[in-house]
Amino acid sequence: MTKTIALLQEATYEQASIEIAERGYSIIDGFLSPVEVSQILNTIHAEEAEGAFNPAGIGQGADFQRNQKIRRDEIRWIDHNDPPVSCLPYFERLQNMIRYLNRTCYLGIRDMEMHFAVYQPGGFYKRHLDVFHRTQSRKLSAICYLNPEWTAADGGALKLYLPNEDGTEETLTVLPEAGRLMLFESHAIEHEVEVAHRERCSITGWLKDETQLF
Ligand SMILES: O=C(O)CCC(=O)C(=O)O
Ligand SMILES: [Fe+2]
Repeated sequence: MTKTIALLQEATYEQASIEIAERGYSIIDGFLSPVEVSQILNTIHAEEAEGAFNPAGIGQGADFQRNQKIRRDEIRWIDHNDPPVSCLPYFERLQNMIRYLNRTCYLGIRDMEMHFAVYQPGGFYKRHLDVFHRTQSRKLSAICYLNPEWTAADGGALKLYLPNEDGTEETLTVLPEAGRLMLFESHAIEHEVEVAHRERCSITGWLKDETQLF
């Protein structure tokens, strides 16, 4: 990595760190280049063809029905210690960013969990929070979008519900544009994925402050 790129990255991470501390979220455009995005999409489509994806939030019987009313996307977990080659730039950059955030925000991030997510046309994920009540180890939700030339007409926007101090809330709509990294505090910000009208792909995951033992 040349010094100029390193400095540019440092400036980007500094901005993210300030935004997360001040308002709980940050959007980094161009986190992945168009070529990097298309290589990851090739991996996703090859793995899809092999049947490697599963409907998210699998339950049995009535439970599964209920899940399908809350979310309709397909996922495939990624071993972040041994990711597909096409994902190496993403994980390397993410590690650099985590090092920076740990130094500046004292987030204490020590682990992560990541999966590919594919929403087919009609896919959605209703309003929710990313932490489960039994474990609070998810600190930041990190979603990198992989959708070239996405427009508002394609649906599938991420909608964040941002709480105000006075109990009211504001909403922020984010399009899942290729190369964009979305970071937000997992325990604080409820969000939803609006119905997508075309295939919508991402690497979705969580930066965690401890390794989950069970
Ligand atoms: O893909 C997105 O924009 C958000 C996905 C999400 O909320 C989740 O997987 O928990
Ligand atoms: Fe979520």
